[in-house]
Amino acid sequence: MSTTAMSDLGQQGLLDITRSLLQQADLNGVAETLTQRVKQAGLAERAAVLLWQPGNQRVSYFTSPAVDPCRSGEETLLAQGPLHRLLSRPDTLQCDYSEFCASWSALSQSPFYGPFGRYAILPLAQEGRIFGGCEFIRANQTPWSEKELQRLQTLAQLVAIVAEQLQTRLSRSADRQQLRLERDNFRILVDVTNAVLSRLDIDELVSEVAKSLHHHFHIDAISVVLRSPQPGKLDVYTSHYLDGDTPLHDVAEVEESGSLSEQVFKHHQMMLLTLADMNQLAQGDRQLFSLWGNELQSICLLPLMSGETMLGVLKLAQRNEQVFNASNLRLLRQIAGRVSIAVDNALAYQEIQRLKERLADENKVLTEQLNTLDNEFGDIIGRSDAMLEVLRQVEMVAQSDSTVLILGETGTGKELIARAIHQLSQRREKRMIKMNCAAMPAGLLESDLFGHSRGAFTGASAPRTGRFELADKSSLFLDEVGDMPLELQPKLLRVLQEQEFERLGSNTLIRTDVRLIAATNRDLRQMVEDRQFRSDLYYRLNVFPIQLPPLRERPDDIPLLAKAFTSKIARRLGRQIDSIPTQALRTLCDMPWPGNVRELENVIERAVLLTPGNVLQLSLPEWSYSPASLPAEPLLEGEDEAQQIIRILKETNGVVAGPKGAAQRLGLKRTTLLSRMKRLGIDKDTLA
Ligand SMILES: Nc1ncnc2c1ncn2[C@@H]1O[C@H](COP(=O)(O)OP(=O)(O)OP(=O)(O)O)[C@@H](O)[C@H]1O
Repeated sequence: MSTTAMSDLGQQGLLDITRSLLQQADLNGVAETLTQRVKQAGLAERAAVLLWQPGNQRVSYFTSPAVDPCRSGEETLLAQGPLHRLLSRPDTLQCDYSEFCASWSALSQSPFYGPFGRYAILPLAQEGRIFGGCEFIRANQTPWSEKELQRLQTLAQLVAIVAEQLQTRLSRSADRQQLRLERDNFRILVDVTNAVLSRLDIDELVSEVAKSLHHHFHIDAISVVLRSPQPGKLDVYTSHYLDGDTPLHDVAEVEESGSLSEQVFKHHQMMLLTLADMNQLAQGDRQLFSLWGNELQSICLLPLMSGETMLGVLKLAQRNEQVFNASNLRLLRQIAGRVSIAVDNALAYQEIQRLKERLADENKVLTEQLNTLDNEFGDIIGRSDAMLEVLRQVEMVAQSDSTVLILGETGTGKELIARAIHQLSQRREKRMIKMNCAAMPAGLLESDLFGHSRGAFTGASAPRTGRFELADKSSLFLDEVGDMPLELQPKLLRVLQEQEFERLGSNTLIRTDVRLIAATNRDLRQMVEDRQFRSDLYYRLNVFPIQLPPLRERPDDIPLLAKAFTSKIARRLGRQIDSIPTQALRTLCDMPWPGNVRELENVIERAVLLTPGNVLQLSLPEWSYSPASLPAEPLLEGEDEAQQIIRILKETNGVVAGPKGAAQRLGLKRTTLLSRMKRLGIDKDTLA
């Protein structure tokens, strides 16, 4: 070793070295300065600084000229090298080339360690913690003397201080850079979020996303890909920044099959690809970028997810592939998260709009239906509470297939209600079939209801379709069901329960889908008690009873009905009647109306016919009768009350009300007579 070289590491030399080491910007510079100095001092030909990376068990290597151990993949090899031994035994380690090769044969193959004479590595430590090593390589094989080793140790201590300082400085600056990057990214994220979150229209949303992405990343073509309502198709909304900042917007529908987006939809993973040639893309993708010729170099596809649901794909294409670096991709992923929320919102909004429109349509249809309903109800006049309650029940039951039993006195509008139920039901497309059970003898009624085969009975020369068959998929209105003969009742019950029956004279079962609406003015419950009506049929019919109030219990409806009948009848008769005197209306409201609405209608018709002018006149003598004003007929000898009522009813042909009715002759109010008849079990309809 030369004296100059030795003096280089004297007091002054040390100061110089320290100064020049401290001036270095990085550890490669430190390694270079160190190499120069040890060379000058004749201590070694090469020096290197090794730093232990405890986090990932690797070693960073700094030497001159600089090599990148990351690139050659030697960081891990180095971690198994001499520094590793130093960590467990922090003494200077020195050896010759053959010993080195024997201990670290893999490492000896690396470009760092060509054949050399002598090798030494000294620990770099701070406060007792070894964080690296300082390596010296000598071309000749002469071992370092004790003194030389002391100098190397001094150098290593200096390097440790400088390295520590540099590391702190570097990490501070890296932290600062990281912070700056994070702040910038955060700003971009906020910017994109603000731009997109309030957009509820997909077109607008994509334009805003594109504007932001183009502004911050200079991305050339930005698309949002969504599944089309058309199966197998994708809707692609794209902004192309061909020239400057004014984009060209484009919406296209492409095949999903074979497209890049299909992959993303399938795997929910980001895709990044470099394009050598546009022709490598599927037709749909090519078509989307046809504006660009072969200019686009890379495409990045990011899944747009809402939780586990795949909403679409954010597709970015770029002429310059640099943009999709790791740091940008990280940010773009976060941006895709924000865009997903916005897309989710926009889709939800679209769905709400669609539902709103559907609701509006449904509303329209419902209003139409309501109008029809009003028309159905239009025939039904009545705004009294009792009538409104009936209409409410009608509406409630109409849509179901339940059997309905309409109860009420004669002429209260039972058939009208039955028609309204049918009209409001799903079965309205088909005509309602009507059958009056009181209208024909039992035998005929049976064949009328269930049909018969040819020759089923004398005179059945041709087969006949019964009303139950005719009413298939429609409603059957059984009027006066209380008059259904007892022997027919089981058959009716069976068809109601099983929806199947046989024609008379046939064994073939016929299935039918009939909704039954029955009506009666008789007290079915009483009839059941009197064994005139089967209880099982009664309960089967009484699923949803609707009780029609008699007209006298809803006098509020009388003026309405009177006016409506007057104008309807006047129109029909080609008459002009403008008004009904208040007194006439009052009289009408005070009447007992045994025949209910039908009777009122008849009275009005008569009045219209007899009115000479255009003010309705109710001048019929029977209106002025007062039931109490006539003396009651006396009982005949030996006759009791029931017998008298039966006799008079027979004489009046069953007519109860009116000037010639039984009530008048008995000096009773009609209602009193009716309840008395009920009490005595007298049924005028069964009187021959
Ligand atoms: N609320 C009403 N509004 C308008 N017209 C009515 C109303 N109620 C009954 N009518 C009319 O009164 C007449 C009798 O009605 P409907 O035949 O429906 O009564 P019903 O109770 O079935 O009679 P019945 O007991 O004799 O079978 C019909 O002309 C009908 O149009």
